[in-house]
Amino acid sequence: MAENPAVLVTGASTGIGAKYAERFARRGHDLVLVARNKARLDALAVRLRDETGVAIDILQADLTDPAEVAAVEARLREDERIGILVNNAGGNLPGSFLSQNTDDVSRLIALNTTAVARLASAVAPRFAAAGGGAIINISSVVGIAPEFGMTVYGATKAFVTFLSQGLSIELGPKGVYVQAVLPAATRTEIWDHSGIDVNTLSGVMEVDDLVDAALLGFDRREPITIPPLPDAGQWDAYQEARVAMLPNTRQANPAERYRKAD
Ligand SMILES: NC(=O)C1=CN([C@@H]2O[C@H](COP(=O)(O)OP(=O)(O)OC[C@H]3O[C@@H](n4cnc5c(N)ncnc54)[C@H](OP(=O)(O)O)[C@@H]3O)[C@@H](O)[C@H]2O)C=CC1
Ligand SMILES: CC(=O)[C@H](N)C(=O)O
Repeated sequence: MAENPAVLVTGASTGIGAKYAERFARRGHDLVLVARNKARLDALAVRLRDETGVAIDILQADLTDPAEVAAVEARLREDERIGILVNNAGGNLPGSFLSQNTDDVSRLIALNTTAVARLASAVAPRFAAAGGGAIINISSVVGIAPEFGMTVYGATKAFVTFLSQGLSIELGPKGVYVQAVLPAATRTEIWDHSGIDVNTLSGVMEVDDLVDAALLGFDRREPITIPPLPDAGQWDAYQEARVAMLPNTRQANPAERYRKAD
């Protein structure tokens, strides 16, 4: 694995993905930029080539389309220069579960979960064989908060966090670093597609601050990075409570409260 490998960023046409592309370009990494909007990708590539001199390829793909996601998978499998995958592309839906259209729900799940897992699956064997490489998965704090009322979106992000934690356990010993990033509200266009005016929210992070913090976590090889969380000990306590419960789930008999009263 090269010391400064190429980085493939999904959802690079705007928002968090575009900022990752910029930051990695400034670190001297060549890029492969993936999204649907080719005009935006072209404009970003022209600017970053000009400003940094790195080589940039563009892969136009709708990651909800199986044939188009397969083309990105092939690139990840075959292009040995790529040593970092940023699984960032994602979306949200406006409204409550009852108001959301079933096909839209299915498309959101395809983008936020299936594509993320497929791309990780495509690249992981090559990374593991090389004993290096990194996968950055952009999750969300909404994935631990069913109370926030974004049920399908949050469920997809719970998947991304779990996938990342599991991959970290499986691939870490093979030299592959896996990071889940859990932003909270960050000022990007996603809010326009979520039916929420971001200007009505408090505590909104700017995208530069979010990505710079996430990259500090990356440099420190954190498995989970939650840029807005002031006390990292709260996440650690949450994980410790979960892990402490696990041995108790292995029982031959149902718990006392589920036994029929005679
Ligand atoms: N902003 C926030 O508050 C938070 C965001 N996140 C997560 O961060 C990630 C990036 O979101 P953010 O930058 O905010 O959102 P934006 O809406 O600004 O950007 C989303 C990116 O994903 C791409 N994308 C969307 N649909 C598809 C598709 N079908 N195929 C390929 N690419 C697609 C878009 O490009 P194009 O339209 O050109 O295809 C765009 O580049 C997401 O996973 C999101 O869930 C997590 C927590 C908070
Ligand atoms: C709900 C959202 O759209 C937001 N991206 C978030 O994850 O907080």
